[in-house]
Amino acid sequence: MPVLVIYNPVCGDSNAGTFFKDHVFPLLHKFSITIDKTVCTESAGHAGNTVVEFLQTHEEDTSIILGSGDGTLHEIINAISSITFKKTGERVPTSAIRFVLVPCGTANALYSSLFPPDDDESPSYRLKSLDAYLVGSSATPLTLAFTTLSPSSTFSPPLTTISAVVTSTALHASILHDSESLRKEIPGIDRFKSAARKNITRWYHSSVRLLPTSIGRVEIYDPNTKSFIPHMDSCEGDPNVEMQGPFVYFLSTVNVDRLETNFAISPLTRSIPPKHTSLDLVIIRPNRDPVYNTQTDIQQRRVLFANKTAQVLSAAYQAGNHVNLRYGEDGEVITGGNGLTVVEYIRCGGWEWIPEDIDEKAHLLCSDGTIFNINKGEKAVCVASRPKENAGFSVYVPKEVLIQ
Ligand SMILES: Nc1ncnc2c1ncn2[C@@H]1O[C@H](COP(=O)(O)OP(=O)(O)OP(=O)(O)O)[C@@H](O)[C@H]1O
Repeated sequence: MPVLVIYNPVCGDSNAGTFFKDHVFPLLHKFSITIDKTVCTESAGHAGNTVVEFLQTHEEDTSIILGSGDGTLHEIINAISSITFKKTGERVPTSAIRFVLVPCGTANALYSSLFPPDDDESPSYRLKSLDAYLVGSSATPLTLAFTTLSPSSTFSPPLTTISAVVTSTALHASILHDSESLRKEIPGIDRFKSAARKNITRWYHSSVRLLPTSIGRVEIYDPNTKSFIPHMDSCEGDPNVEMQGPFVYFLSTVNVDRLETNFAISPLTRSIPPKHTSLDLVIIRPNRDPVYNTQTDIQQRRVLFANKTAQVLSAAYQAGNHVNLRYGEDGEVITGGNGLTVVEYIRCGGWEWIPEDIDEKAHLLCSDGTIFNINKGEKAVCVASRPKENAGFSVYVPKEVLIQ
């Protein structure tokens, strides 16, 4: 099987080159792995172009040893999916593309979800996917989320972006949008916290439609039974669920239970693994708060609600405990009781986000850290998809980590 090595020298704290020289290449040499091509990326887009060129000439199952964060992986998946393969004339690769992930980025959401960290900062923690590849382990397939943005005119085709980790709007998309400009100033994950503080009082106005999974239902997490149950608005004949805003948080994930080492925003992906092609969706809507209607001053309402959003996000850092938070009688955020859950934790086949024209920020969409703008009067439609057997993208993991 051909082997391609790619690393991004500027991702994370810019140490991918040194890490490959000190740890990755010596291991490949020790196991007598023949490398067909090595590329140290020189700019955004370079990794995607490299892989496309490589596959056009090889067109067989390929292993890519990738030293980067989630953004470069996203770039490669999208580059491959945007071409037509010369030999087969197909838009999707008919062969398998298997990644060895070497986490070198800022957040490394996919890697830290597949290999939950145990405070192990040693090089061996970062070599787990490579070890799996070297001992001939299998690769776990990636579910992908395809988001289509309606075209800006009838003459242009719709734009599709593919996420292997996260697709979001609302607060998370605003954070990613603003944090990019802080990358130089704050290279680590603190730039996300800084951008969160700037955006936390904002509400986003949009209509939402949740789409069923392949079993024909939208499901919601019930903390009483600690299981997913059919959403009360999703029935046989009419499985879609319509939702009105305002929204504070609207974020869906595939393949991951966390976006950073300790930020387990979709923890049920791990504790209750999905049985069908689906994505996990975390929603916060302030109108579920029992005191929502009691303050008349809208600005004051938003500031007060921001404290509750902050409590949810900080609970996500405590092993994903936000999924158990409820409102008390006076709107206080508590664990236990019978109040409405603060978070609506949904498992569904996809969603539609239809932002209100007047709300600029509700038009932002984040796909694995890349930011898109939804045109006025248009919508984003996100659908989960699983690869065909023996095709598509997968990641080498040891046997005990295999998702299926
Ligand atoms: N040599 C380069 N110079 C500038 N940008 C690059 C280069 N190589 C890749 N990139 C771009 O850098 C972006 C970020 O890379 P990546 O996601 O790998 O790291 P990160 O953002 O630090 O990590 P994470 O996504 O885990 O937070 C990607 O969108 C990629 O296109």
